[in-house]
Amino acid sequence: MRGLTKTYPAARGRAGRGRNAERPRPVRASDDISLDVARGEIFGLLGPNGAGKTTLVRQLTGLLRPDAGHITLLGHDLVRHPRRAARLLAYLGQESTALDELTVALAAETTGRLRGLGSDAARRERDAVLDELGLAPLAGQPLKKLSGGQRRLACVAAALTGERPVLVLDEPTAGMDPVARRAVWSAIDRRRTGNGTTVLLVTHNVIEAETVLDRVAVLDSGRVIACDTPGGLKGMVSSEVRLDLVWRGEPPLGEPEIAALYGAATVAGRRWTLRLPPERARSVVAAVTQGPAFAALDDFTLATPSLEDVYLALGGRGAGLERS
Ligand SMILES: Nc1ncnc2c1ncn2[C@@H]1O[C@H](COP(=O)(O)OP(=O)(O)OP(=O)(O)O)[C@@H](O)[C@H]1O
Repeated sequence: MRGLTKTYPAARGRAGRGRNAERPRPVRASDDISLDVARGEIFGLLGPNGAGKTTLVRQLTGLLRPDAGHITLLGHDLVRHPRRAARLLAYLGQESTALDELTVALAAETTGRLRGLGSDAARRERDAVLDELGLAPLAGQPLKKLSGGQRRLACVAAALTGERPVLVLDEPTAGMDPVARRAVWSAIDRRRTGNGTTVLLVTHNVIEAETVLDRVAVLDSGRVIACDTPGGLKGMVSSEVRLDLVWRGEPPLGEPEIAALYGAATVAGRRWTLRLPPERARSVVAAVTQGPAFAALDDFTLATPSLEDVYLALGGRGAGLERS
């Protein structure tokens, strides 16, 4: 992507609803975005609600025309030839109401047929994908009768039937339980490892971003404010580590080492939070895990900076990020 720019016009009625609504203004949802995604990479777009993630992927999938800029996917100019996107990538949007009337099995099979599979191949792939995602018991259910998480999983199954070299997934695991989430990540990882599939993933879940992504672009107000590996992003922000100490009751301030920490800690009830250079954190951990201090300690955690810390340090609005 090079210089991608998209401004939504100040449509009448859109922001004008409600008594306290502000006057509608145009929204620059993509503001000169340039990014390279390598083949076989799991690349993430992270950012709070309204940052411009969906707008960006809709341009990549040929569903929304940029005002300016270029998109080249596997050698194809997608701004000039947006219809080619359908042959190159599988897109899982935020809402997939188009499949609602179909059963889980038919949603996957039909998607396979639409992607050019013959009827036998489509049925074979459908069965394999439903098994892979643990959906076989729901195969005969219409999507509209499923729970939110089950419906999302069925949409992932459809997206994975009739293989494409690129997967573009907008919040694929939203609303799923941990078992379903793991099934989705294994299925994606299998395609990357086995077929070299490239994955572009939208998320505002920082935990997911840290564990599954090779690289992350952090978006805010339509701009890329950082782009690196999760580790690289975290390294940019701070070399300190965070130590949380939770005391059973009163902290043992009679211990000189503990008394010395008190001044440096952010205290919230029984919890002390310290940001320390790694060497210092090691010696503090050694001190608090023996003698009277250890007896008074309920719990402790030592953590490197999270993507959330990165995000806040880069000026993003952290309130929109999920942490579970
Ligand atoms: N069709 C539209 N018309 C006008 N403005 C829009 C339209 N779609 C999105 N926007 C605005 O563009 C900005 C970016 O929206 P977008 O949906 O791309 O954000 P997002 O990062 O995907 O958010 P979320 O995490 O909530 O899905 C927001 O300010 C939004 O209000």
